[in-house]
Amino acid sequence: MAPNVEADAPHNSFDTILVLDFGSQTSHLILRRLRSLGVFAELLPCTTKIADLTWKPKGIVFSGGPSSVYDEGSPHVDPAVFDLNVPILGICYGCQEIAWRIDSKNVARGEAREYGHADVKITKVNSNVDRLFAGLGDEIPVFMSHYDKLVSLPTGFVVIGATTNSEYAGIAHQEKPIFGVQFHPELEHTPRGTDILRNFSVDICGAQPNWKMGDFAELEIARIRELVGDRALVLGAVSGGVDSTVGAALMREAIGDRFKAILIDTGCMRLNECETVKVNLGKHLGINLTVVEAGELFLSRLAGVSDPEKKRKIIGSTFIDLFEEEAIRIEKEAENTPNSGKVEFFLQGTLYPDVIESLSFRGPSATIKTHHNVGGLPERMMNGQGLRLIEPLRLLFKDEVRAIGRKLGIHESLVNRHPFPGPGIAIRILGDVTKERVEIARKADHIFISMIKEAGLYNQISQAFAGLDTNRSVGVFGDQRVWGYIVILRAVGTKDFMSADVFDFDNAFLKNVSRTICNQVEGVARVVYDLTSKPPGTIELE
Ligand SMILES: Nc1ncnc2c1ncn2[C@@H]1O[C@H](COP(=O)(O)OP(=O)(O)OP(=O)(O)O)[C@@H](O)[C@H]1O
Ligand SMILES: O=c1[nH]c(=O)c2[nH+]cn([C@@H]3O[C@H](COP(=O)(O)O)[C@@H](O)[C@H]3O)c2[nH]1
Ligand SMILES: NC(=O)CC[C@H](N)C(=O)O
Ligand SMILES: [Mg+2]
Repeated sequence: MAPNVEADAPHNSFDTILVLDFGSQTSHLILRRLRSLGVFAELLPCTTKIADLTWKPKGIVFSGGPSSVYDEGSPHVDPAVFDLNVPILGICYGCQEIAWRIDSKNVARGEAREYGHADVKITKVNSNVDRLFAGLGDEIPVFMSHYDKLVSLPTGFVVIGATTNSEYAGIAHQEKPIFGVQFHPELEHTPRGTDILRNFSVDICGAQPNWKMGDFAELEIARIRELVGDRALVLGAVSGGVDSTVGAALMREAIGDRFKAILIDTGCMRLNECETVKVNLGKHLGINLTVVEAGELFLSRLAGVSDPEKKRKIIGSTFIDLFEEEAIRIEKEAENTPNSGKVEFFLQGTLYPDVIESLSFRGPSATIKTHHNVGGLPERMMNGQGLRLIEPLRLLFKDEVRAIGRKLGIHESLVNRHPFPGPGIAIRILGDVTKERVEIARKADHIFISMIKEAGLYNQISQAFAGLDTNRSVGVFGDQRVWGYIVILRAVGTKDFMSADVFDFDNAFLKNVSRTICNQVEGVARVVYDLTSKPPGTIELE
């Protein structure tokens, strides 16, 4: 369990909206929109027992979800939420849940699926119920994603919006502040959606929109100080990626040199990665990063392994072995110094999407790939050595982490870096990993990324890299036959890395990259650009 000093939790300092999650793909967007308005929001599973809440939300949103309210076994809220006497907004499934609770006959399967654009005609009632759509005019474009619908108006409610397919696209209780919308205000394709969420959270719930990133960093630093106390040492796995860098900056600010940052050189890092990260963390953050040279170890354990899941497992467990050794080394080194103490905590860069994954109400989902995740790491370490996790970013999204990074004065070049997976180049080589292959992929990657930067495209792309297909292809170089590997270029745009679009380069640019790689990287006979979006592809090659 992540430590949580409840007394300092943000919901005690900021008015907070509780989002009860019914498993929609877009539940987290409700939080993002609210937070972008300055209203703090937290997400809990829809099955949360209200009696277990240690804090009182200013209002509650029921999210959408894939189930049908009338099906046996589908999720339902604890009826006690209605006794909290705070405003409630139901979205899609959430709206159907409100109607179904009043009478199960209120919801049924519609005649037509309704996915995509619809126009909601707003009905003015001239009472409090108009507050949800206040300022939006007579009609708004919205995004729908449903099959089930309200087939009758729940007792006590009035209609505040309708579409051709959904007569009850917006409903409101006549006396109590309970609202429901069939469409999704959290989606970009509902352009006035944020206004609706502001009307709900600020005007109807009365939440103060005073949540600020800066405050979060300060509160978090104070929380870490209190938690760690004045003796314990903290071990941190720091990759130089955004998450661990921001986490490290917070730790450093909180406890100074008692924070021990470790970077493992897996032998599968980007070109000059370890050196650059060490210099940057020292220069910009005053962090003395220890680089553990382990390339040989990783490569020897990976020898002959081409199965992607096996590669990930080997890499994950090698990380564990090395961190265990480091914890022991650090304690030994600190003996007889003013910083002597036990390594009691382990810093991890967990973000809110990871937390949501494990909290939210979802059916079992298929394992697409086992992210090497240092999350699995402390289990054994904790049992063996009593290490506890510290996850300062566990309530934040990536763009919020970047904002905090900027706030903490972390250099733009660190804050805006494309993510790089823990297993590194090893999962960008299709086939077994050898030193020679890593070298080739690394050089090609460096050329690609450098050219992207020179062309001013780096910040328009969410993630780019060059990987290697170890099948070989024939080429003709200066009248000589070559039989070389195939470099796969990949570049995608995405907000949350859950889905992604292929980046549209100019053809001339790609041809130039291809020519440069073929000319400069020995062993490559061909360069291709991957045109697969996610889904069906994943961002990494394995
Ligand atoms: N080579 C490494 N050495 C030490 N820790 C690592 C290494 N690679 C990954 N980690 C740890 O694994 C965590 C998860 O990696 P992940 O790539 O998701 O995050 P990140 O590297 O901090 O940020 P980014 O997503 O921008 O790459 C990191 O936060 C870091 O704690
Ligand atoms: O730290 C990590 N350990 C991993 O094992 C791992 N696998 C994928 N990724 C990163 O996650 C994002 C989504 O990647 P996929 O579409 O390939 O699943 C992309 O940003 C990937 O780089 C990883 N990060
Ligand atoms: N997006 C949703 O919440 C869908 C709710 C419900 N499953 C429907 O099809 O209407
Ligand atoms: Mg990384």
